[in-house]
Amino acid sequence: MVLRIPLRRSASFTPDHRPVVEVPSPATLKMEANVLVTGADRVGKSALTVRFLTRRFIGEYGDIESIYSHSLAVEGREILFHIWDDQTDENSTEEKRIQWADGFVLVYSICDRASFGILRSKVQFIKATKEALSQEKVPIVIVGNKRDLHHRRAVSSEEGRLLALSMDCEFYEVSAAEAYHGTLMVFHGLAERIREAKLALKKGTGIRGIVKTMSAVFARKRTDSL
Ligand SMILES: Nc1nc2c(ncn2[C@@H]2O[C@H](COP(=O)(O)OP(=O)(O)OP(=O)(O)O)[C@@H](O)[C@H]2O)c(=O)[nH]1
Repeated sequence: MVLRIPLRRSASFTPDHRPVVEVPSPATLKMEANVLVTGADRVGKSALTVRFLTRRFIGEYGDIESIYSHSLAVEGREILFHIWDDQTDENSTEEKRIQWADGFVLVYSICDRASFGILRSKVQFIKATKEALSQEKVPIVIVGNKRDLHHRRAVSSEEGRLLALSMDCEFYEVSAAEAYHGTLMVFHGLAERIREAKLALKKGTGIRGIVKTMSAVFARKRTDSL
């Protein structure tokens, strides 16, 4: 099943899993945020995405791919998320998907140590790609999913928290299967980080712009006086 929903629409699903598309009123929109949900295979990327979009856990997700949009009020501010549930896609490289995103949800399964093991290099790659675009603050949330399977736990909460702390990321442990609230907190937390990063970028551009203008004025004055 491949669901494709056009950008700038907010999506939810009918009980028989068909997408319902509704357009949010432009007057209420304050911020848009592109989010890439990524991580190893079978960790619950689609489960988290669909939980956030529909509040529901379906169980099996097939080939859900494409970008889904969903608006949410965070602290009185309406945020329109465009969420890319990361799959191998021959039409775009990982680098392109990183460039597109304003924020990242990096998912591992608490029962799968290998899925946790790849995260450090993934964070480093994302940061290096964004730094090449002069973006210093990169909003990243690390999510340990499948918390309900505690009898099969292979990664402790402490390890997840320490990794996030050492990489300047936010950390959550959730169960997409069990509850909506944890998933909601993930997107809330990310939205805050994206807002801060956008503000920092704006301020940086502002200062850089002033410095550029002043340099140009002084350069002109120097050539005039020669
Ligand atoms: N017990 C439990 N199972 C989960 C949870 N989240 C996802 N699953 C199951 O894990 C399997 C993989 O979930 P997906 O959401 O398809 O994972 P994915 O990372 O999108 O998978 P790929 O796109 O195939 O890499 C499915 O059988 C889900 O039902 C969870 O929180 N708890």
